[in-house]
Amino acid sequence: MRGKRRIGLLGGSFNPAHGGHRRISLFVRRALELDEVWWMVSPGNPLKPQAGMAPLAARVRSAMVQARRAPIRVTAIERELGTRYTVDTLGALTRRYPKHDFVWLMGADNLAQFHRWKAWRDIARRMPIAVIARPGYDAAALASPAMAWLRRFSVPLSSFVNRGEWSAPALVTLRFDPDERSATAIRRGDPDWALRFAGPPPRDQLTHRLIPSGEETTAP
Ligand SMILES: Nc1ncnc2c1ncn2[C@@H]1O[C@H](COP(=O)(O)OP(=O)(O)OP(=O)(O)O)[C@@H](O)[C@H]1O
Ligand SMILES: O=C(O)c1ccc[n+]([C@@H]2O[C@H](COP(=O)([O-])O)[C@@H](O)[C@H]2O)c1
Repeated sequence: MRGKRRIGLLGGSFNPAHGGHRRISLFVRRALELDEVWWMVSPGNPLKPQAGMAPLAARVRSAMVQARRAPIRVTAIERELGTRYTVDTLGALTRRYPKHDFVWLMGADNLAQFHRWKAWRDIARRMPIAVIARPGYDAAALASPAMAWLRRFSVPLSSFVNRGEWSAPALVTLRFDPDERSATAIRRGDPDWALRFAGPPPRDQLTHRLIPSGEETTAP
């Protein structure tokens, strides 16, 4: 019997959240038999410019709309933890939630540049990683420096799901109906999208605290 709750962590800018995030999260939840997926809305991706990044509160609100009536929790917990780098966030999260098992989720575009993240091998040692195929990025992900190291830890989906205990490093590759949607395309067609998500500060679904509605895109 499984003792711990199994949580998929999808970190992202969510600038804005879109149907692709929802679709891959529901798919991954079913495929990996997760209890929940947490969308961790980043105060500021260390590798992305601040220009063009909407305020954190608007991005969180867009995520709450996309996550409606789904086993997806939206959180900006990195703001509270004061972390920007994923390796630091995951350390703090696993300490705070010792009764949860986490798997880090990311699209193939992020695997393609994973070797540029701070202490990326330590991220892989901390929790299993599931990579979701993404149109236009799969070849780059396969050929990436991170994949050259990670591929030895590849685990077939069925044995990953059937393991009583998760261990790391472990890499699961998930392939299903490719989803073309991206926040870049949405911003191109609707540069003022964030105006529709103005309003009172939203409540963080993990910490139950209010997320300030001001500019929250501070660099690390
Ligand atoms: N259509 C998709 N297919 C697979 N993975 C996706 C898809 N959209 C987003 N993701 C993944 O979800 C996570 C958060 O994505 P993010 O918020 O950056 O959205 P995005 O559409 O990639 O944004 P942008 O176009 O601004 O880079 C990332 O790991 C990303 O790879
Ligand atoms: O820790 C790092 O060095 C690092 C570098 C780039 C991206 N990340 C994280 O990767 C996640 C996906 O970011 P994004 O902007 O591609 O949606 C998000 O949680 C970021 O904080 C983390």
